Amino acid sequence: MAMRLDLEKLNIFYGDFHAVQDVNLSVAPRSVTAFIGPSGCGKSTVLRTINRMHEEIPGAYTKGKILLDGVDINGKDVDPVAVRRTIGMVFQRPNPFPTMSIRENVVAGLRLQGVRSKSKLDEVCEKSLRGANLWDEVKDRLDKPGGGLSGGQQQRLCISRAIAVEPAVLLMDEPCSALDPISTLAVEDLISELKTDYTIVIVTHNMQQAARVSDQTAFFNLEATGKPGHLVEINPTEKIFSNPDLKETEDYIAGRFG
Ligand SMILES: Nc1ncnc2c1ncn2[C@@H]1O[C@H](COP(=O)(O)OP(=O)(O)OP(=O)(O)O)[C@@H](O)[C@H]1O
Repeated sequence: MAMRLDLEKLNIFYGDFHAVQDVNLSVAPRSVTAFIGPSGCGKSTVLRTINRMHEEIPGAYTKGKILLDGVDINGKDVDPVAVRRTIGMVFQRPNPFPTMSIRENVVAGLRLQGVRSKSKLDEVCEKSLRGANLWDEVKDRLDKPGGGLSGGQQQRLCISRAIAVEPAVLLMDEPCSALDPISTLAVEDLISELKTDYTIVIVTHNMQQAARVSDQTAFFNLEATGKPGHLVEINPTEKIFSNPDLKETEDYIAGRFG
């Protein structure tokens, strides 16, 4: 199920603005990769190209390749909707459908795919909520609205919704930035468990979080405002935080940046 991801000479544009330059990186199946770097260096932009959401912005386009198990996701015959089903995304702010029940939130993607069998939907609902460590907290109120959960529960509900369609890759854009420390730890534990089934890429501003949850870390930077962001260094997380190859990385990690 989990797949390998390769970005090859990826360049990303918003119209005339060259936002990200020449990114080459690989993400192994069943691993967590953290993207770190200062604001505006293009972390979220890279993430959004990986499930073809970037192209939804008028004038936005990419050059280079994004390969999923060797297949170009921007290939001529590839349907962007199929890509988004294979590569799921969890956003910064939990965004459940607030009036929809917890159960319906989880199975929304399956319903869109045309699954009608109640037993199948119930089975996936339970499995996905268990997978997101939320089942015990909500099993007695599956018919209550998703908007009635706490922020941390809502984010785990969104993770349940993302994994219900069994993606190969899970992209997470600062998934804990709106959560309190306890909920953050719950989501971090969950990320560590999910990597046994998924390939995960997470954008985070929190260095400790990158150090706690990821196997490899990619440090992005930009020379100046208006210049494109680029990948400075990618290495095993332990190395990035203890003995990075480049002084630029060390300075950022040590807070001596800018
Ligand atoms: N929709 C857009 N249209 C035009 N430019 C954009 C758009 N979204 C982002 N950008 C620009 O692309 C560059 C990279 O932005 P991006 O949000 O990817 O950075 P980031 O590293 O994720 O930042 P942050 O850590 O603050 O979230 C920035 O200069 C930003 O202003």
